[in-house]
Amino acid sequence: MTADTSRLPPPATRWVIPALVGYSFSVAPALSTLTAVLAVLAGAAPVGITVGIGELVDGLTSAIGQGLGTPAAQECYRWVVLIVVLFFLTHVTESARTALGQALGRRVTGRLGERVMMAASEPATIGHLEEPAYLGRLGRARGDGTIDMPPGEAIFGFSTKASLWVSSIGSAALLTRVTWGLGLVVFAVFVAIHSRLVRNYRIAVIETVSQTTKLRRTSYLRDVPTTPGLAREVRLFGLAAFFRDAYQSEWRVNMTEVWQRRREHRLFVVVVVVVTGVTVAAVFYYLGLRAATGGSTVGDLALGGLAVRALLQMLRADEDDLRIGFGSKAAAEAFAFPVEATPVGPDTDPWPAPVATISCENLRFRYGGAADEVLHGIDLAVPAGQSLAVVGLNGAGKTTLARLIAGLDAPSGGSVRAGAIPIDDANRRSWQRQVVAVFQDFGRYELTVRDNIAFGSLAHADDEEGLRTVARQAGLLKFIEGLPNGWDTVMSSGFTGGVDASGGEWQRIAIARALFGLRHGAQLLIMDEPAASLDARAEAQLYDTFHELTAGATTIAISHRFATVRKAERVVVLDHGRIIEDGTHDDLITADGRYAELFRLQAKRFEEAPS
Ligand SMILES: Nc1ncnc2c1ncn2[C@@H]1O[C@H](COP(=O)(O)OP(=O)(O)OP(=O)(O)O)[C@@H](O)[C@H]1O
Repeated sequence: MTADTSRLPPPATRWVIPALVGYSFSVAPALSTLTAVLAVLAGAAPVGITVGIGELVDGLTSAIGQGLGTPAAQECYRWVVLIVVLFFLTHVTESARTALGQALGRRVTGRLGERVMMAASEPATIGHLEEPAYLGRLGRARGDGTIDMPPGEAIFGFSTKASLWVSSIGSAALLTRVTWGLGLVVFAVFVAIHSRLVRNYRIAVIETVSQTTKLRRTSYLRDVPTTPGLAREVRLFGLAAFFRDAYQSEWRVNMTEVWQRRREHRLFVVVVVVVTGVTVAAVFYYLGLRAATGGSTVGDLALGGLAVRALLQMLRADEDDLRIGFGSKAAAEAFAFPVEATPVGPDTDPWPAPVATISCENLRFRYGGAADEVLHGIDLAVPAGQSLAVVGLNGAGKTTLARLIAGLDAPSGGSVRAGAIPIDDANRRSWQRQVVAVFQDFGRYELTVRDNIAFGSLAHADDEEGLRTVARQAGLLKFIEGLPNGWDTVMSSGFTGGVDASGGEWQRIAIARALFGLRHGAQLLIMDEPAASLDARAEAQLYDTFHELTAGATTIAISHRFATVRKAERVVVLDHGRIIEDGTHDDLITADGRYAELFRLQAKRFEEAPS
């Protein structure tokens, strides 16, 4: 729903780095402090080396005149020792800073990832997870894209650049000591070039590449031929070339602007090289002239040269700028997700009373962004314990109705009531705990089979007897007992010791999960084509024992199979979002309307089928 997305404020793109630094200190104070100290040390040590070399050169000039063993020579030894120590310190601090900066980045990424995950799973409705805009922002917050840069990369890149700035400012200060005017001018020119260079570089690479919505589609096209499930059809229908071409042409369209920016950037780099070359030549000429005319010492000349060399490091846009650019974009998106979202567990407030009737009153619904309503004023009352079948042609709105009754979407108009209580945002979660469902696209969790079934009522996951009972009822017990690790087998061959289940086995798992929920107090069972993947015998068994299995619970089954539909106590026919028939199977056959027509059509097909 649009309302869900609009709950997300736009990303605050200004001051992201200070916000990220603040966040790092709040989630990992010790690691952040240590990284900051090391960044400063790693930047300051090279400045110390420059000072040392300048002093050493001057010292040597005097020592050469005075000879070995003189105080001037000893002074030189001291400078040599200092320089060597600082070389080691530079190396050690830089290595440590890199390791800790990366660890800090991972910590920040992890914590922000949790925040985003919690926020995205916090709304009790699910419409936001079907919106391209919301999904795009979710992807950007995680750093998905051609260049995979999650938020923590920015903090690592920033620690590297912070070192660079410490050494640049230190070097500029040294140059200022030799000749203050020149030092300031060179520093100012380099800062200006640096910021322009980085800006250009980021625009060239980042602004245009981080268009996640477009990229999601491009990546989708690229991944289809290797996606399990789709790969089969790609081979059978010979679609590989189609997807390659579609991927290439979309990629080209998306990248045209990027390539244009990159050309401009290259041109700018040429200008930078020329301006830098002229500036550096002018500096050396000036320093050389001063040394030659006695205005400064040879040591000053060496010191100035080394300082300029250090400052030249600024004139580079590199992967750390990418890290800062992409990472801070991801961070800005991640910060937009609410911080107070908490994970929702199974223990919400219980529904206040047993529900005598579940009813829809003038229920209307429109999917976010869609022009037309899918449901146009449904009125329906389902008494507790009734088994209701909902039938209708494809797209009639059956699944949508089930989603609304389960409280997964908020109606656009009218209401769903459980007993006398309308389901709304205040009690939605509590109602959801009363509902178990086997949707068409039920969850296939790549976890143990035990988890897969216990998810029906997580609070009772230790009910071994219950797990066995529902597994038996769903016809799964033998299958589970034959698994390599029994109940603890992971349901995916992608994990060591894991196995893949067939479509029908997965469906039985989903049914067992729902039965486990019913066993532990759920009041409503929704089944959307629950037998679609079951073989004929399993389907017959399921429906023959249905009443026994669902023992007193209200059930709503959506099905196109009339052999099963006729077993329901009551049938409603949905057509273009409206209920057009409502009654028992016999009533509707007698009425000779749409239901009777569809029923006869299906029965005829079976009669005509060769035996
Ligand atoms: N997430 C969605 N976003 C936008 N439109 C949707 C979404 N899901 C379904 N629709 C549209 O709503 C209409 C009703 O879909 P629904 O899935 O409720 O029909 P159905 O009766 O269950 O169909 P089927 O028998 O094919 O499962 C369809 O026109 C469908 O295109």
